[in-house]
Amino acid sequence: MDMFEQIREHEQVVFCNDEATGLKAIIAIHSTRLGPALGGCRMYPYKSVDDALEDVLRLSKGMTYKCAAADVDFGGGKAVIIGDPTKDKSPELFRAFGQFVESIQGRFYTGTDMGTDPEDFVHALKETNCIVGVDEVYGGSGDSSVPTAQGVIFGLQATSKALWDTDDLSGKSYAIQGLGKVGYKVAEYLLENGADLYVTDINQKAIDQIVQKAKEMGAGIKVVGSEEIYSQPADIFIPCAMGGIINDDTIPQLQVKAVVGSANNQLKEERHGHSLQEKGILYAPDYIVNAGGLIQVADELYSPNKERVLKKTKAIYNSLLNVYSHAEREGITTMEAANKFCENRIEARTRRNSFFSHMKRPKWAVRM
Ligand SMILES: NC(=O)C1=CN([C@@H]2O[C@H](COP(=O)(O)OP(=O)(O)OC[C@H]3O[C@@H](n4cnc5c(N)ncnc54)[C@H](O)[C@@H]3O)[C@@H](O)[C@H]2O)C=CC1
Ligand SMILES: O=C(O)CCC(=O)C(=O)O
Repeated sequence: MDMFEQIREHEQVVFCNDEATGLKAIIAIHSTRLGPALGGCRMYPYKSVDDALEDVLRLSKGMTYKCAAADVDFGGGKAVIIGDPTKDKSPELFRAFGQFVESIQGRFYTGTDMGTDPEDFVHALKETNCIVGVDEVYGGSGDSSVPTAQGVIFGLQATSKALWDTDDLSGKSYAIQGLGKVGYKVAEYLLENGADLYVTDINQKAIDQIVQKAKEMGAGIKVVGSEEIYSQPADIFIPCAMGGIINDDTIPQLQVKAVVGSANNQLKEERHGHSLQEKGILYAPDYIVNAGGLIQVADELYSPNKERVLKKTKAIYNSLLNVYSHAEREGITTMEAANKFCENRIEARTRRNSFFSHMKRPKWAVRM
């Protein structure tokens, strides 16, 4: 496909190559209509550059919607590093990445995502200030997976309210895919709150950790294989690993009543939202549920305040209930309802920005 055709919805795509450190990264800026682009950096051993490009384009577009839904004045962007996070990381590689981010001159801010940790970005921070989500001791707001996991829990409560008229998550069973930074925290919360779990991860260490935790608490947990997670007789499926996992192969296997998780881009294609609806499975649009991390890092760029972050993260509960009722009223999928809401908000915000604003005057024209 023609490259410009492929990136036609995006403002800018930057390929970053540094032979000395082995860095191969792509930064995609989908939209800066609401503000500078903001989105984490994923590290993954993509099979091809095409796969990496497709992922970063989809992820960055999702960030535009996520920013609009969470009502933060940032745009959509994302970065991917092609490499194995268990083998290919080095301080130099992240410093080189930081230099590339700096070269974009403030149009793109980034931090952790799947395969990267706050510590990685301490190296990048030596080269650019456009880094978010590092520990407080380095001037950041701390691990953004904490509010992301909180947001998933608010999303589970809202979904439980819609399905069973209660916020109480106890006494139900949940199938969790991925026990990393977000998935583990959600799993731990559910175990502590009297739920039964089916879990899977490709990392044995992550499994051992949650099984040990469940044992200590005498809670119910069953470990299943990567492919078996879809067919477990749980009440809710919680995807917290890769995207594209709701697809033609997995939908027929699902026995759950709802899908609520942190993974970005869970629906392989938009039509899979319809397939879930036809099967009577309630789908919580991913970018609404997993906005907690974004809310924290966006707040960090003003003046960080944990209470404000929690308040905005809590709003995920009502946003989701609104999306569910809007979708039901209009006879559309929950993803269509969420997209419509975000597109309207972006239009409204942009219209507002066309009014005269003192800030929009060129610096030289402002009388000091
Ligand atoms: N960390 C954050 O604050 C946010 C994360 N997300 C999304 O949530 C998802 C999880 O993110 P993190 O927990 O930060 O990533 P992570 O890298 O810490 O954890 C992902 C886990 O999934 C496992 N995994 C990978 N492939 C798997 C497979 N096929 N089957 C089962 N397990 C598999 C990994 O071994 C790892 O334990 C990603 O899609 C990410 O983009 C979205 C918003 C914010
Ligand atoms: O968590 C972050 O550091 C930024 C937000 C993000 O990338 C995401 O929500 O996917």
